[in-house]
Amino acid sequence: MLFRKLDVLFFIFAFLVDLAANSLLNKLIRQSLVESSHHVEVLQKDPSSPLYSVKTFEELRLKEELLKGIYAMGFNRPSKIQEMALPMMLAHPPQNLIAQSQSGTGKTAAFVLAMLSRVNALELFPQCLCLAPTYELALQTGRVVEQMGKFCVDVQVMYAVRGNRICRGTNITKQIVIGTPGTVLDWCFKRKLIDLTKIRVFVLDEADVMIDTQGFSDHSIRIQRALPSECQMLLFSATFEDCVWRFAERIIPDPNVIKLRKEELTLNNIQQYYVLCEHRKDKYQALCNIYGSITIGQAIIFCQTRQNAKWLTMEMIEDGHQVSLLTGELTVEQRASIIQRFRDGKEKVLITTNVCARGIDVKQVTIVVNFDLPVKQGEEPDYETYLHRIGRTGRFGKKGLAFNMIEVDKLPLLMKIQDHFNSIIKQLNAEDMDEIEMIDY
Ligand SMILES: Nc1ncnc2c1ncn2[C@@H]1O[C@H](COP(=O)(O)OP(=O)(O)OP(=O)(O)O)[C@@H](O)[C@H]1O
Repeated sequence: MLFRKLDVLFFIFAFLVDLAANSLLNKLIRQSLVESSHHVEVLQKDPSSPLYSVKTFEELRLKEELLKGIYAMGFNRPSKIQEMALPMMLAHPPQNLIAQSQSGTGKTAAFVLAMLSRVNALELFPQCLCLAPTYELALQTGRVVEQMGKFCVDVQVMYAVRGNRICRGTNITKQIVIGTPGTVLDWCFKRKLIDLTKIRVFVLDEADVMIDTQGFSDHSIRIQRALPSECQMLLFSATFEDCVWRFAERIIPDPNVIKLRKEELTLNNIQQYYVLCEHRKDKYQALCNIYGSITIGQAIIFCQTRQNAKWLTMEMIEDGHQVSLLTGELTVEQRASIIQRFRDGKEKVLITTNVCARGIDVKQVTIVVNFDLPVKQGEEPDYETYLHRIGRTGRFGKKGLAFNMIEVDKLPLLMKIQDHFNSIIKQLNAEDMDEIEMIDY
């Protein structure tokens, strides 16, 4: 009998402890949610923040169904780039625009709004064309169109990406086409599925790579040249090297320009660190120490080669971590499934190459690791890729951490990156767990 009573008491006690733990957990979760949305609101009122704006979406004179779509996505106010770019993009007659704004500040949302505003739902042929450098990014942008345009009945999106096979002679009735340059070129010129003379809005996302990288640029420029003179051309990126900017201004007739100053390129909400390491194994150990000491939302780890990415994946799996690997050699189906699983939080860590450096928007990513620094041929730092990679965290004002694993002989490259952006990359001792745990984010 006494045992029975003790059992019951123990059960009640365990239940209460459980309740208390749950309630504390819930409190913490709610608190961090409230804090982060409050934080964004504060940033949107701070004139020096890229999220600042004086206007509301109503004042931007958007169509009613678009306003509903925006509010359904949880957007309250436009960001700076949205506030500045939208009046130019929606003006009559249409105006061309080359625009730069930091990673994760709402460029995609801005040009998607422009496409959705210009489309005529009653005309059943492609009217807006958006080019993106990767399959993943094209799909992601298409999803934003679908979400934001959910109240624009009869407006539909078509994906011109590898793997989406459609027969010659098919009549494409969808009004917005999002694709990668190779497939779009094929659909326009070889298979004659898209009539470029009917395109009203042409968007080049990640415009600097699209006009400057071998392979992309031949295709993108050929498509751009075949567009009618009245077609509105919109170029967006977080980075534009000077020479690329000059080239863009030459190929785009009479453009409006929104350009950042160099000191505005990096975001204060992303704290950057580096860890000095001897060799690859050492980098891996440092990574494990950081991983073990910091509560990670989700993390993206960048390697410079597929080989390194594979090696790291094997090491982490052998040590019992649940990670996924995304590189360009996978089939499109595999790539789509991996990125979806990561978005759904099924894997906490994504190991990848530069294929995911740009544009990918997964809000829960709190940490970016450069397992290898991005370099150009000739062992120069690839400044633009560095900025895009770290911009996978700290989306729309959230806090983020970026860690660089640096072999001693690569330290000068990191210092060049630091000088280039005039930002602070602090050294971290990855063996000092206390130091790691003290990072405030
Ligand atoms: N006005 C807004 N209010 C709240 N959230 C927004 C707003 N605009 C965009 N967002 C959200 O912020 C995140 C980043 O936006 P988006 O992907 O458009 O940024 P980006 O500038 O295109 O980034 P990148 O340079 O990486 O391509 C997305 O999750 C998006 O839904």
